[in-house]
Amino acid sequence: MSVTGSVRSAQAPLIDVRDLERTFDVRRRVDGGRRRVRDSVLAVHDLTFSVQAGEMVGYIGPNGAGKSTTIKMLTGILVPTGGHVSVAGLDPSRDRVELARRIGVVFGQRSTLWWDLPLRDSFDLLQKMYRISPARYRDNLGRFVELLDLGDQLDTPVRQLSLGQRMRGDITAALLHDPEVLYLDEPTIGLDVVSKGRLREFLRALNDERGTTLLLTTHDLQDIEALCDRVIVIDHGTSVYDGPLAGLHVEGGSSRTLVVDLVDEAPPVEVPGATVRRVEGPRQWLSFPADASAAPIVAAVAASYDVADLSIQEPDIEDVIRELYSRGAPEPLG
Ligand SMILES: Nc1ncnc2c1ncn2[C@@H]1O[C@H](COP(=O)(O)OP(=O)(O)OP(=O)(O)O)[C@@H](O)[C@H]1O
Repeated sequence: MSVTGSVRSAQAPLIDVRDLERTFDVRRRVDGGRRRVRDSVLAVHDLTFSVQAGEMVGYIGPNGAGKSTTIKMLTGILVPTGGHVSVAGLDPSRDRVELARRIGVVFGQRSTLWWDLPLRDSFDLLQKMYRISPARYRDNLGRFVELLDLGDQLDTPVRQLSLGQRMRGDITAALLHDPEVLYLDEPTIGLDVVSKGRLREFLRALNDERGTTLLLTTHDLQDIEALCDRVIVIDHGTSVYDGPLAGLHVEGGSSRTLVVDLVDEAPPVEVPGATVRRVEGPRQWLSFPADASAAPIVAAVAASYDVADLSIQEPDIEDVIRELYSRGAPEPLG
């Protein structure tokens, strides 16, 4: 049974996904293309997670992992073939129209704006579609246009906008009706460094000021590092990690590196808890687990050797995630 937002308890998650499943029936050619057989693709399965109001969560995974399929089920575009999903207390596929007033969606590679209309006309149409009150519309439009620096583009047809301007237009369009949740799919794809930075700043401010919940799908890990305290990693249709970004290092079995510059060349340093990986003249690279403290290792090195300098290299998050993907979840059955 769906419960309206107003009577949901304060602790109830805004997004609640339990044992979610979606299969697709496909036809496949076999026997060198002579015969076609029906097959079933398990795009999402055994997927469970919840998101509290105000969280900013990164939803990441390799190509074909099931990210878009999940987002489509969260917006009601796709009906699950199993399990449970609710957003703002609503069943997305059944209460799709009502849910549309509570969520905003931005697909980086597809615009929801009207191609031949000036931005302003697209926004005016959205005001009518969502029945946004004139005062709220004026306030929101003024605020987003200022923050996203779109003032000079309001009278330009969407097809003449640059990718970055169009993306800012799409984000404004998705936010005019004050959604509680914003789903962003690859929002910074193709943007230059400055535009990326500006967009990330805007999303942080939106979350700070309005408490908008953000579910962010991206292949750009800097988006995640800049915005999300929590990350859900999906692979082969199911979650393989759900936790803080920092915890990925532990999960991915990654290590940190202590770079030691000795005063003189020496045989490989021997200290408990660290292993020498490389020696070049007086410089040695020692690796130790990412979740261990560097302090005792630094102290042990300094106590036994003449040290000129010490520094610590953090593991590369992209390597860690690559490692997680390569381990992945068990292959789905069927
Ligand atoms: N309409 C469909 N019909 C058949 N198979 C589909 C359909 N949509 C998705 N799939 C399959 O479901 C799986 C998950 O696809 P999905 O698009 O959700 O992945 P994704 O993580 O969003 O990938 P990407 O990062 O490439 O966008 C893939 O194997 C895909 O081929």
